[in-house]
Order: sequence, then C-alpha cells, then structure tokens
Amino acid sequence: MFRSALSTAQRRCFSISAQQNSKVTVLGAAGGIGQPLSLLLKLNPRVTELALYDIRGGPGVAADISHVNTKSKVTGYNSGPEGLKAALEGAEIVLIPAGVPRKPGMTRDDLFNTNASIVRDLAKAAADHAPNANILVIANPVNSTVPITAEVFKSKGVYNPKRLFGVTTLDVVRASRFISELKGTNPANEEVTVIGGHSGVTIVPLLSQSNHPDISGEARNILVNRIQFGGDEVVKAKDGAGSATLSMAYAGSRMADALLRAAAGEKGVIEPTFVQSPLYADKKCDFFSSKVELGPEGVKTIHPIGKLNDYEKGLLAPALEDLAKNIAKASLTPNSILWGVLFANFEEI
Ligand SMILES: NC(=O)c1ccc[n+]([C@@H]2O[C@H](COP(=O)([O-])OP(=O)(O)OC[C@H]3O[C@@H](n4cnc5c(N)ncnc54)[C@H](O)[C@@H]3O)[C@@H](O)[C@H]2O)c1
Ligand SMILES: O=C(O)C[C@H](O)C(=O)O
Repeated sequence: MFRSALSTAQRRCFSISAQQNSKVTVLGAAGGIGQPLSLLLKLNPRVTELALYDIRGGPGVAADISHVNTKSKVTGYNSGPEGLKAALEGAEIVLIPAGVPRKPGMTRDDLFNTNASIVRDLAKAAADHAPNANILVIANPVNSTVPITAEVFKSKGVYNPKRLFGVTTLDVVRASRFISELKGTNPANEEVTVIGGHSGVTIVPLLSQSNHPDISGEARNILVNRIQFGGDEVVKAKDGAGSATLSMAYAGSRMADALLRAAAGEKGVIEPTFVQSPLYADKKCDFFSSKVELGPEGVKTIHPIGKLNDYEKGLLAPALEDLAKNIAKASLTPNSILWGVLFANFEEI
C-alpha cells in the first residue's frame, strides 16, 4: 500500500543508496502531521539526521522512530530555546507543521490568531539558527503564514526568497487522486497543475492542462469544488478531531524529498509550491503557488502558468482577490504579529 502511494521519482529515490548528508528538522513533530511525516522522512535514505522538536513529546516520538532500521540518526528535543536551537542548527530543510488544526465550521483563516504567533516564533528561531535552510511551512493559513515567515527573515536580515516554501503539495495530490477516481485511471499517471494559494477558492486547478481537458459542465464543477474544498471533507469526517494528517504527511514528505533530490543535483525536479513570485505581484499577490523547478539553491525557475480557458480565468479572478487579502493580513493586521518580531529583536539589543 505504501509503495503504491509513492510517485515514480520517489520510488526511484527511496531505492537509491544516497551519498547525501542532510539534516532535516520537523517543528511540531509530535502532532497529527508531525508523527507520520517524521516516519516517512526516516524512510528516506537521503535524510541522514532527523531532528524532532515539539512543545510536548518530541523526545518520545524520536525514541520511537529511532528504532526503525534505516541508517539515519534521530534526535528529539524538549520544548524551549535550547532544544529549538539544537534541533535547527545545521538543518538543510526545516518543516513546520506546528500549529492548531481546524474544527468543523472553521475556515483556515480562523486559525490565523493562534498559528501566526506560533509560526512567527519558530521562524524567528529558524532565522537565528538555520538561516540558510529551506523552510517548508505547513501550518495554516499557509496564504498568511508564509508571508509572515518572510517578514521575520527580513527583520533578521537573512531572507532568501529562494528558500521559503508554502507546502501546497496536498492540493496536487488530491487533484491527481480525485481525477483518477472520476476517470477510472491510475493516479500515478494523472498530473494536474494547481495554482494560487491553499484555501478554498484560492486553490485553482487547471484541468485544461491535465490529461482530461474534456471534463466540462456539472462534472467539472463537482471536481473543481472537491479539489478546492478537499480539506473540508476531511475536517467534517474527523468530526472535531482535526484535519488531514496522513495525506498531508505524505505530501510534506514528497516536497521535502523533491528538495533533497534537487540539492543532490537531479535535474527537472518540479513541484507546485507557494513561493514569492512575480506572476501576479501586480495584483498584490507577492506570493503565489505554481509549478516551480527546484535546484541546489532552492527555487530555480518559476514556470509560467500557461494558457487558461475562460472557466479557469473565472476561477482565478476571485482567487487573486482573496489571496491578496490573506497576504496583506500578514503585515496589516491591527494587532500586527510583526510587533512581536520587532519587540523580540528589541529585547535582544
Ligand atoms: N499545508 C497543508 O496542506 C496542511 C494540511 C493539513 C494541515 N495543515 C495544518 O498543519 C497544522 C498542524 O496540523 P496537525 O493536524 O498536525 O495538528 P496537531 O494539533 O495534531 O499537531 C500540532 C503539533 O504542533 C505542536 N506545537 C504547537 N505549538 C508549537 C510550538 N510553538 N513549537 C513546536 N510545536 C508546537 C503541538 O504540540 C502539536 O504536537 C495545522 O495548522 C493545520 O491546519 C496544513
Ligand atoms: O483543511 C485543513 O484545514 C487542513 C489542510 O489545509 C487541508 O487542506 O487538508
């Protein structure tokens, strides 16, 4: 079952005995996403050291995962600045699933007040102790937590837009699976470009660029809606016990693996991801998810969106409107989380 969930590229890489020395850090490692994500990273031979941090339970999860008989070293850290520093130092990749998940009836934006400060504080530690790492933000609302992370790194003078990623891989994973269910095909052969952001209408699947540009009418409406609101499907089914964790762990592990392969010199590694992007900067969307080619320096090339049909243009307009608001919120909220950054910097002087 595990095998069939892996992409061809991932299967290939998982069977390679890699020479890389790569420390990967998970912040929020004891959570619903953190635990299976850490397990999948333990199975990746490109990861040589796995550092697991959480405000509670990091060392326990690390002890458990460390018994899996792959070569990587696993370390777990207790809550606090010392543990955080040790977890981050020397990291090539830092994944941040730390944060509160949704309950039924909530939007991802409703998580802003809680998660913005969690991500801000972890980003501050990452800027201090792993300024050159690839930072992969999973915590919601991704449309806002990524710009917050950028502001924190800027305030520390270490911002490199090529190294900051909002993880939107789950949208692409869902699109591939849902279209394969509809068409009775193998999802491994179904690639659907998904652009925009990571919440509701900001998620824009480009079916016209998939293997099935013919899907239209009510079937298309239903499929697009399912891709846009796939997260709600899981939140509803979990009935108060959180949101997607296992599929997200798979998606996060796929994104981390793509960066590790690109760092090892593999060419043509392309993943959709939410990065600082020129594509719709004129619409106040300085961050945008699209196909991005990865390289040893992180972002190598942001691919153009390609041709959209009228239906997709109709999806993109409200997506850009919402996304611009989500991005602006990261710096414009009255009780600006950036005050926290400035205050913290002031305290250090
Ligand atoms: N990007 C995506 O596609 C995607 C998909 C699913 C979930 N998410 C988001 O990921 C986040 C985590 O979801 P989950 O289901 O794993 O939640 P969870 O509550 O199961 O786990 C969160 C973990 O974060 C830890 N944590 C909280 N504050 C912390 C801090 N300051 N430092 C370190 N660890 C801290 C908690 O102790 C907990 O173990 C949520 O915000 C959720 O909305 C994003
Ligand atoms: O839906 C959520 O809140 C979690 C995540 O963003 C998802 O898409 O599953």
